[in-house]
Amino acid sequence: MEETLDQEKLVEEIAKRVREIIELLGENPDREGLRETPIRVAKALLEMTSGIRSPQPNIKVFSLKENGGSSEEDQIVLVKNVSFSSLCEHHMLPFIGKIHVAYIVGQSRKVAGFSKIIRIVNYYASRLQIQERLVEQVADAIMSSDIEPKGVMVIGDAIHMCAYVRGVKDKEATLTSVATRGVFKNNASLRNYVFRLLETPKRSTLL
Ligand SMILES: Nc1nc2c(ncn2[C@@H]2O[C@H](COP(=O)(O)OP(=O)(O)OP(=O)(O)O)[C@@H](O)[C@H]2O)c(=O)[nH]1
Ligand SMILES: [Zn+2]
Repeated sequence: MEETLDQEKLVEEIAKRVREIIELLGENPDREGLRETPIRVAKALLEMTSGIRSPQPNIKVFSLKENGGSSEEDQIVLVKNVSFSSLCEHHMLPFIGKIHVAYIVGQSRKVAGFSKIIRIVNYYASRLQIQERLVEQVADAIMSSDIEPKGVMVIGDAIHMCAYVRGVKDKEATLTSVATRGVFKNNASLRNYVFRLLETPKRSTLL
């Protein structure tokens, strides 16, 4: 209950400032179309930055050792095409794209629940961010999780609205960022293998 009240107060305080911004822009915040806008903007900002105010989601793991699945061979797990949207910390405008997460199963033979990787991406995206830090934070979260992987590689591809709708207004440029941890660091052929896997069929062709 207390949390709900705090959230309501937060929405109210932010909305008050948004109303001032609307006025400073030369608009009338009391006209019908804008009357509810400060509240909507406040809620949207809180939603898009929820990761700042919440704990990191738990990465639930499963063991491959059960039912004879204890082969010592390393397995690569690649979670592909995780859509994300974040807010660039320079302009507070969205950057949106895909993140791909690869990891090598470690000695303890544990893998993450598929959805948990998606939750981790969304968690670190839901804040004021830069893309390079986002992929690093996702890589660190996986590397230090109960998966205990031998290595992690996180690739981000995104369009930045701050360069798309303002400033340079480039509609084609994208930013790719790659973070590597563990065995990926000094193994170019492993990294290249992941890049080749990224060319395998898209989800739309799997259904
Ligand atoms: N590397 C990186 N740069 C980003 C990201 N998001 C925004 N930027 C850049 O951050 C920079 C901020 O530069 P400033 O010169 O301080 O801001 P600005 O005057 O608004 O810059 P322009 O966008 O060039 O008009 C810009 O070059 C943006 O394109 C990101 O995730 N990663
Ligand atoms: Zn920006």
